[in-house]
Amino acid sequence: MKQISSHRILVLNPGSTSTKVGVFENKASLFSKVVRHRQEDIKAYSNIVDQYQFRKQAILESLDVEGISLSKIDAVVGRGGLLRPIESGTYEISGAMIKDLREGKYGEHASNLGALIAFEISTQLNIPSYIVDPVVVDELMPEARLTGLKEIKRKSIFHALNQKSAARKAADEIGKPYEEANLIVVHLGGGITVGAHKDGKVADVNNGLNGDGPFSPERSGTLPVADVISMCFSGRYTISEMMKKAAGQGGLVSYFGTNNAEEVEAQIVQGNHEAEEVMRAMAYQIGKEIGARSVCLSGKVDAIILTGGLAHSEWLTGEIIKMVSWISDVIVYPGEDELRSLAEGALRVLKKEEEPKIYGYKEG
Ligand SMILES: Nc1ncnc2c1ncn2[C@@H]1O[C@H](COP(=O)(O)OP(=O)(O)O)[C@@H](O)[C@H]1O
Ligand SMILES: CCCC(=O)OP(=O)(O)O
Repeated sequence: MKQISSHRILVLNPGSTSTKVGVFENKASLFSKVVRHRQEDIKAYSNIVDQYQFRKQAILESLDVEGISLSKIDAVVGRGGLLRPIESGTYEISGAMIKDLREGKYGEHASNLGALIAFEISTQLNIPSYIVDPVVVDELMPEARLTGLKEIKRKSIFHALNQKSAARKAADEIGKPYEEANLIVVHLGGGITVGAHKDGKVADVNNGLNGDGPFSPERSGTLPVADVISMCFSGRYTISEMMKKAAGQGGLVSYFGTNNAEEVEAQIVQGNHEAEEVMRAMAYQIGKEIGARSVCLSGKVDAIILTGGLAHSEWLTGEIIKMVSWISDVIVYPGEDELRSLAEGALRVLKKEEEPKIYGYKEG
């Protein structure tokens, strides 16, 4: 095998409102781009796998415009999607993984496309492909798994990649090992997740996809369950329409038809009362969720971290900070560095510092 000390890595990060693409030479970013997707464009697809060509096109066009040739790439890494619950780490993209993602066996989210597109490109180029810290990383403590219905267990579905990396960065900043810090990390993206990080594990977090936690640019968040049951049996909606109300057509999309929080914030500045009321309610729900996580940590919170695309909004972070600053210091990391986290996860394996984990077939 060719001995290479330098690794050029193509990084793909499909999210609910954007597709992010980058190229790294070892740890140095050579190029990165965020392609934002309008709600009207995404709405045209009935399920996530149908967005495959649309997202792949966005990636290939971005590389083309930049004059980046795929032939120079040594590995591809994609954001990991809805698989069965697994531990944190870098995983080789496997046949079993591709099968589960194609079938949508564990649900639908844009991140499912990360491995699917990475796998196709890597197969054509005969190079390795990976995912890192997919959205199903599961470190929940036992009591966080139960609900008040025996048949329903809570699931760990969240922005694991950015939550873990933001938590490590904050732990570094406050001078504690991540494994000894008590942190609340809030990822404010197309979905919103609020995690309690205790002893290096995400002991509790809202399921950011399936109607749990604060509403977000495109998620309903927690809803009164009897009202949802009534809607389901009203005869007015199909199961697919109801699922989309929870993820895709919920939150800001439900009120304003857009997943773009910047647009809604601009409406507040122009004096739109409904825009202000809804954004305040979203901030309020986020604040309440942070309060709940502080209880998971018995009130011993080293820091609250606000991160993700919406953390660019000083209006929103200001509203949240007013509610929660009595709990602990609040650190704001606007945006995310998921492309770098993905590249570094792949690099550790390429440099043989770490063995890749294997996602195999499982019965049932
Ligand atoms: N400067 C900004 N001010 C307010 N909202 C922003 C800003 N930048 C991005 N956003 C919002 O952040 C959300 C997307 O966050 P991001 O973390 O990129 O999510 P995703 O990975 O789901 O696409 C969108 O609602 C977008 O409008
Ligand atoms: C499925 C949890 C992760 C998530 O919500 O990601 P986006 O914000 O990119 O939709």
